[in-house]
Amino acid sequence: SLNQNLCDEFVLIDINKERAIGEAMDLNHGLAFSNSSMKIYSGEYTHCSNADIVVICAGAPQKSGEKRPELLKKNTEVFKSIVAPVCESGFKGIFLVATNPVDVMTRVTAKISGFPKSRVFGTGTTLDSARLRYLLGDYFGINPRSVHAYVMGEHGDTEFVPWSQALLSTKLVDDVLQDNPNTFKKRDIERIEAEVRNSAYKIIDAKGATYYGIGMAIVQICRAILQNENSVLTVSCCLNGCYNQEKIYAGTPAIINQSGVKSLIELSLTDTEMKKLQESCDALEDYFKSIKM
Ligand SMILES: NC(=O)C1=CN([C@@H]2O[C@H](COP(=O)(O)OP(=O)(O)OC[C@H]3O[C@@H](n4cnc5c(N)ncnc54)[C@H](O)[C@@H]3O)[C@@H](O)[C@H]2O)C=CC1
Ligand SMILES: CC(=O)C(=O)O
Repeated sequence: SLNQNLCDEFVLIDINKERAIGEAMDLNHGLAFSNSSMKIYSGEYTHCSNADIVVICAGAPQKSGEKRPELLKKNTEVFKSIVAPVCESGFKGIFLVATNPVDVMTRVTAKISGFPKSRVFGTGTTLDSARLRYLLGDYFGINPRSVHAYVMGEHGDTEFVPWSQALLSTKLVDDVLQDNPNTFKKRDIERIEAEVRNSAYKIIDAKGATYYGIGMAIVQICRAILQNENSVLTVSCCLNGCYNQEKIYAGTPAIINQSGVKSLIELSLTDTEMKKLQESCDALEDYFKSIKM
């Protein structure tokens, strides 16, 4: 955020006030090296009153080997203590959720806040789609920015890649495989999909937590909002009738601008991909039903 001069005011709020003060100090010390004149400080929920965006990334992180849904009960309690005071501050902006399990925590935020669906969404599979584009770019020798491919569904174990929609430039990945059978193999593509799904586990095993990818994903989403970009990102938002789903929040390509989720781009999924999405949505519904609110 600081390096990319994203906003003019950045308030850090944490139950651990010392940590928020320390983080704000540390960030401020980088200002002289940036092209930013951001005001950065630690604060209270009352500071959210005129904010454009509240990013919630507070709560328990995964431990090595832990699955995201195992955080659900703890983080629902954390969210009860955050979303209500933010709303009481008079906040009328957009909630962006990163805390895991992100799809369910986003639905929890929508429920507690009562905000319109367009103004509550999560990072969803934005990070997974970036991981996919990086790995496909590396495999095919193409800049990730020219790889157009998404991860959809839960940000977690039931996520999937709709390969029928994956493109290198404007050529389908499936056609690239078919045209170059000696160079590129379907089994490598399947390995890449599994690698994306398991990336967080690997990074957490190696260094305890993931920081940079998610940080850049959040900045990208916030920029799409603040600069009214109409960018398409696979955020977690209410599917709202798309793909025969009503109340589920899951990663799906959506157009993001200053109003939040402007609309969803409903892809023409194959029957197999629709089945995978259904399975992911069923798992998310079960997680949501398992919590007491
Ligand atoms: N959606 C995604 O792609 C990603 C999600 N995450 C998730 O983000 C969350 C945070 O992860 P980390 O930053 O690594 O954890 P962390 O432990 O470094 O930071 C969490 C912070 O939340 C604060 N906190 C806890 N309870 C609170 C409360 N009731 N009110 C206010 N603040 C509270 C803690 O004091 C701590 O400073 C986890 O749920 C993690 O799984 C992390 C990386 C990627
Ligand atoms: C921690 C997490 O959810 C991720 O890096 O994907």
